[in-house]
Amino acid sequence: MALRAVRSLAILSNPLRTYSTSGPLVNVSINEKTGIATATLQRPPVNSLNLELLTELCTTLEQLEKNKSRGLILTSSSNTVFSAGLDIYEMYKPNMDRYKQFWTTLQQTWINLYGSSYPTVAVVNGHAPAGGCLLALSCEYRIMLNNFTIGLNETKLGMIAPTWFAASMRNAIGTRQTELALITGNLFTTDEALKIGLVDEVVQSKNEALEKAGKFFDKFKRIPPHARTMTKTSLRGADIQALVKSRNEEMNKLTAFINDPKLQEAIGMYLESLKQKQNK
Ligand SMILES: CCCC/C=C/CC(=O)SCCNC(=O)CCNC(=O)[C@H](O)C(C)(C)COP(=O)(O)OP(=O)(O)OC[C@H]1O[C@@H](n2cnc3c(N)ncnc32)[C@H](O)[C@@H]1OP(=O)(O)O
Repeated sequence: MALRAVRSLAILSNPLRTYSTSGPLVNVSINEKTGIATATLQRPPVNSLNLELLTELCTTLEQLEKNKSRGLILTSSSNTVFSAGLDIYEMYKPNMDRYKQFWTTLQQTWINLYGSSYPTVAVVNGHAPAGGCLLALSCEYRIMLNNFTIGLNETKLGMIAPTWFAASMRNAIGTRQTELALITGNLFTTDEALKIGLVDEVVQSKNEALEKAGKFFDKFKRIPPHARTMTKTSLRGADIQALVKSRNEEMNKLTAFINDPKLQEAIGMYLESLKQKQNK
């Protein structure tokens, strides 16, 4: 795995080549004509975000930044799930060293994606609960296929969405809608999500989504990149700085929280309910 990762990075760091690198969990291809990268999450069955997937995604984002990428489309190799959010097994009876690494990598992935200097589009081609919704919200533009659900449903699991999850949603749909969405843990249908501005466009197919994504990137052809980036930073920078300042404190609080026997019981029951669903 280490060898493959090194190969991917070597290819990514040569800006003149046609890129197509396949990490085991994130496939990255770069369109030679447009310079736009497509990162496809490929961890079946549901792209749940475990330490390995997050590490690969985080590294990909760092490389794109370093190589002054023209833009990123984030999508999924599944036809039904964009991402099921955090891998619940990372939070269930966790090994604390791994858990700390997992959470630190999640924080850094968000910082890299939410604060990227290049434009970002999420092609949400399946369900996007919790951490899946966070990834989509971290992009600048969301194009979602019909008949799926999206939202921050943490309260339904007995958990609390961290402040930076909430900030990402608040910046997209406003404080009132965010409060309602978070306290109820609501998962919105695609049409509901469009109505409240949680997604920007609804489409019928992934091809249509990719076409619309291209149109979004076209908007920046005549805009000086530094003006674009500085504007984005002026809108998102404070929330990113808030996490940078509090990341250790958050880690300490979460360490206590995750070891609460009541929470562990709730997570165990939730995992069981997911399995039961399959047996129906
Ligand atoms: C400490 C504070 C942190 C607070 C922040 C939390 C953020 C999070 O992201 S928590 C994770 C929340 N995620 C969810 O609630 C999603 C749960 N999953 C689903 O609702 C569905 O799986 C789906 C709608 C995404 C897809 O449904 P589908 O019918 O296609 O697949 P399933 O049969 O339900 O699942 C297949 C398989 O995958 C396992 N699985 C599903 N989600 C997760 C997950 N998030 N982590 C780990 N594993 C997951 C599911 O149990 C099935 O496994 P088995 O085949 O072994 O039964």
